[in-house]
Amino acid sequence: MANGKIMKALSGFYYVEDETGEVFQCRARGVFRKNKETPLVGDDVEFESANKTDGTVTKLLPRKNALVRPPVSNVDQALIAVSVKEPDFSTVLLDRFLVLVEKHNITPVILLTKMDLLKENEYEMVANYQKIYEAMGYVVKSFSTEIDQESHQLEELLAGKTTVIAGQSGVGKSSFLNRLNPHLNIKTAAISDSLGRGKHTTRHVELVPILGGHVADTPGFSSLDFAEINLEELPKLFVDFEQYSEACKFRGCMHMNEPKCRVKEAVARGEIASFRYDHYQQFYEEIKQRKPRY
Ligand SMILES: Nc1nc2c(ncn2[C@@H]2O[C@H](COP(=O)(O)OP(=O)(O)OP(=O)(O)O)[C@@H](O)[C@H]2O)c(=O)[nH]1
Ligand SMILES: [Zn+2]
Repeated sequence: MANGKIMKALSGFYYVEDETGEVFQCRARGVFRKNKETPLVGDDVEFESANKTDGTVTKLLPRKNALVRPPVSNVDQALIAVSVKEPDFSTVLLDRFLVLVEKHNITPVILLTKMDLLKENEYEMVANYQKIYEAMGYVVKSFSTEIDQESHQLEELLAGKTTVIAGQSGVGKSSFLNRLNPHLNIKTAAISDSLGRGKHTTRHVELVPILGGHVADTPGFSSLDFAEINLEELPKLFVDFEQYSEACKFRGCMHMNEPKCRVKEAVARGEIASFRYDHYQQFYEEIKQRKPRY
C-alpha cells in the first residue's frame, strides 16, 4: 500500500503520483462505484501497484473541498486574474469571482495583469483598489509581460500549493503561467475557443507540477452565476463585512433595510468601500430575483 495524489483522470484510468514523484496508472476499486464515490483529480489516495501500469486505487482520503468545473479536489487557492486594461479593470467582476471562490472555501489571491497598459495618471487609481483589497486580507500582486519584474514574488504565490486559475478570457492567464514556467502547456484557451465546445461540457483536468505545487490546466469559475449561492449566505462571502455584522442589531441581518445595521454604518463612515456595498446589493437582488429551480 502507498499514498499518492491523483494528477490526471482519463478513460477510466487514474494517474497517481506517489511521494517520490513517480506516477502509477491505476483503476479504481469496484467498491467506489457501488458507494457512488468518484475519485477526483486532486484526491489524496491509498493505492496498490505491482508495476507502473496496473495499480488500484483502494481508498480516497477525506477532501478539503471539491470543484465541479473543473472537476478537481483539495484546491488550496484560486488565483483570480483581472486585467487593469483590455478588458478594462472591473471591481464588479473581481467581486463576483471573490464571492464564488469564498463560497467554495478556497483562498482567493488576486493578480492584476497588463500593468504596462496603464497610463501615468491611472496608476494611483489601481494602487488604491489594491490597498482596499489588501485591507480585507487578500493577497494582491500585479504583473505585466512587458515589465521586468523580480519573479520570486510571483513564484511565492504558487509555490507548494494546488492552484486553480480563474479570470475572464484574454486577461493574460496563460501569459502569466508561461512566464513562470515556459514549459507548461496550459490549455487556458479552452473556454474561449471557437470550436463550439460549450462551457458546460465536462472537460478533463490535469494537475501540472509547478514550483513544488500544482496548477489545474483548465481555468476554474468560468461560469459566474450565483445559482449555488443562497441569499442567507451572501453576507458571509463579503469578508470585509464580517467584523461589523456581528454587532448588527438583528441576528441574521441582511444589511439591507434593517435598523441599527453596523455594516451600513461602516459604509457610511467609509470603513467599508461603498463600491463593495453596491456590489453586495446588486448580487443580493440578483439572487433574490432568481427563479426558483425545481
Ligand atoms: N500589453 C500586454 N498584453 C498582454 C499581457 N498579458 C497578456 N497580454 C496579451 O493579452 C492577450 C491574451 O493573453 P492570454 O495570456 O492568452 O490570456 P488568457 O487569460 O490566457 O486568455 P484565454 O486563453 O482566452 O482564457 C494576448 O494577446 C497577450 O499577448 C501584458 O501583461 N501586457
Ligand atoms: Zn447588518
